[in-house]
Amino acid sequence: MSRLTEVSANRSFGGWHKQFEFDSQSLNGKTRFAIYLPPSATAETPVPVLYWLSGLTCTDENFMQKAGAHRAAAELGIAIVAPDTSPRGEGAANADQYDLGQGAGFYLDASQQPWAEHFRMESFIVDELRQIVEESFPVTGERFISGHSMGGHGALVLSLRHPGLYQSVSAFSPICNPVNVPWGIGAFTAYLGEEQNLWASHDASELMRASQPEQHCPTLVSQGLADQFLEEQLHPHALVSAAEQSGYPLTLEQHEGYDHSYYFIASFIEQHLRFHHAQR
Ligand SMILES: N[C@@H](CCC(=O)N[C@@H](CS)C(=O)NCC(=O)O)C(=O)O
Repeated sequence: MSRLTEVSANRSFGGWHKQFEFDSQSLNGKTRFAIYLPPSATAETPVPVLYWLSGLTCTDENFMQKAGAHRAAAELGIAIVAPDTSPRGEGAANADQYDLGQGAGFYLDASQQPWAEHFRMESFIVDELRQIVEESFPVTGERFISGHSMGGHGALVLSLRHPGLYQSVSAFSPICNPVNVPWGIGAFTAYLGEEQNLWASHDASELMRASQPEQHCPTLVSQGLADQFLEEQLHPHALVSAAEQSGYPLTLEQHEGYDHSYYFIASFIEQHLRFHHAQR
C-alpha cells in the first residue's frame, strides 16, 4: 500500500499538479510535497524529474503557484517535485525568526539540539523523497535539481555532495557562500554548531573550489542585479572564483533590473528547464 495520501489534484497544461502527504522517517513526522506530472508521463513512457528546492519561508506551494513552470515542463516532458523547506508541526523545533527553524531547513542534517531530531532535510531529499517519488510515479532515474536562494544553496550543495545523483543543476539567486553571510552563519551555527571547520562541507563555494572532476555537473546560475539580498547574502562572485580555480562547469547569467522575487524565477524558469533537458 502506498504511504502517500493525496491532498489535492488539479489538471494543468494537460498534466497534473498534485500534493501528497506522508510520514517521513528522516523528518520524524508528516510532510507534504507537490509534484507536476506532464501529460507524457505514463508507466510505458516515464519522464525525468527535476527537484525544486524553495527559499526561506516557502512551502511546496510557492513554486508551483508562482513560477509558471508547468507549460514548459509539459512541453519538454519533465516532472517537477517541490518539497517543503523544513519539517513542520508542533513536534519540530522552531524559532521566532523567518530565517531559522520551520521554513528554513537549509537542506542539511542538523547535528545540534533542539534541531537534530527533525531537521534532516538532506537525507530527506537525496534518499527518502527520491525513493518514494521513484516508486510512486512514472519517472526515470534521470534527475535534475534546481532551487531559489536557500534552495539554490541546497541544489548546488546536494549536487556537489552526492556526485552522480543529479545530471545537471541550476539555481536562481543562490546563497553561494553561506559561511560568510548572515543567513548562512545564523543557520550553520544553530544546525551544525560553533565549530566552523564543519561548515565548509555545506558551502557551495568551498565545495566547488575543492571539487574533483567526478563532482563536475553542468550548472546554470541566474542572478538578478537588482536583487535586494545580492550584496549582503548571496555572493555569486565567490562561486565564480571557486569554479575558475577547480575548472568547474559553471555558467553565471546576470540580469539587469531583476529582483529576488518569483517574477524573476517566472521570467527564466523555461530557460532553466530547457537547460536541464538539453543535458540528457
Ligand atoms: N523577509 C522576506 C524574506 C523571505 C524571502 O524573500 N523569501 C523568498 C525566498 S528567500 C521567497 O521565495 N518568498 C516567498 C515568495 O515570494 O513566494 C520575507 O519573509 O518575506
